[in-house]
Amino acid sequence: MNHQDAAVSTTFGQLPSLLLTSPDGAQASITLYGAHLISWRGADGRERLFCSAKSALDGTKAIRGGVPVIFPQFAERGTGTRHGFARTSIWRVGTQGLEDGWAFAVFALAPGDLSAQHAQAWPHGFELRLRVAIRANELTMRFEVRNTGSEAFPFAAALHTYFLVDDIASVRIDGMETEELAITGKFDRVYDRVAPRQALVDGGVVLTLRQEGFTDAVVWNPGAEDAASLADMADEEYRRFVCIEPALLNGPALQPGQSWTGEYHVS
Ligand SMILES: O=P(O)(O)OC[C@H]1O[C@@H](O)[C@H](O)[C@@H](O)[C@@H]1O
Repeated sequence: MNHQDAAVSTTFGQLPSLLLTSPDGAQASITLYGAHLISWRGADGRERLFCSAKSALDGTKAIRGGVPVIFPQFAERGTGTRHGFARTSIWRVGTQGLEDGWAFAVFALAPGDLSAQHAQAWPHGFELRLRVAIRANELTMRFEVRNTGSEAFPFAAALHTYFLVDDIASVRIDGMETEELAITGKFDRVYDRVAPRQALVDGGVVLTLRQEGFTDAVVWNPGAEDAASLADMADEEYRRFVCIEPALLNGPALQPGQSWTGEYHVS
């Protein structure tokens, strides 16, 4: 396989995207809209990410599934766009190819890529980079925020990962709380200062989750009640995913010329 085969331009729904394929057969699709990892199959062929059958895939609305990139605001913790503008902006594709058996691609976003409305609402000099890499049954995402302006800015960031599960009722999460965590109904909890390693147990399937730089985490499932009110989610789909989101929610302001990096490793 040469470098060109490792990353192929294609479409996902109606969205321009990149299809990554590693030499050992792992695959990932990332839409330029949001630099949104929307599908990840390990070399074993198993899809790890949930995407709603009712999700918009035309750039009119944030994608319901995969890994939305949350920046510069988490949820409604601020006066800006809910969960920030990164998930609904069109990113540029940077370097891509193969490295030590990993297929990777880097995506970038800067003020010049934003809609006039977003650029006006968040008038800071910044550059975001998201590097997605896959190999075997492993995924690494590295998210970097750089302050290219002349004033410090505060920000929040998260990788809002929708893990595909067999049945939410049998999911267990280790490492988030002192006791093993089970999800029984609507669940929306923010964990400040989490242990950097967790496990997602879904029946016989176990995923190891490791975060660096991201000090916090969020676990979310809408349950039957809230799923019914989400226009872009079918009523029963809440059973098929859990969101485990490495996050930086209360980080210090980023000084001019400085950068912050968060990583998420799933295997
Ligand atoms: O519907 P959105 O904007 O994608 O948000 C989904 C959920 O995202 C989670 O991260 C939040 O903790 C929830 O409160 C929120 O409902």
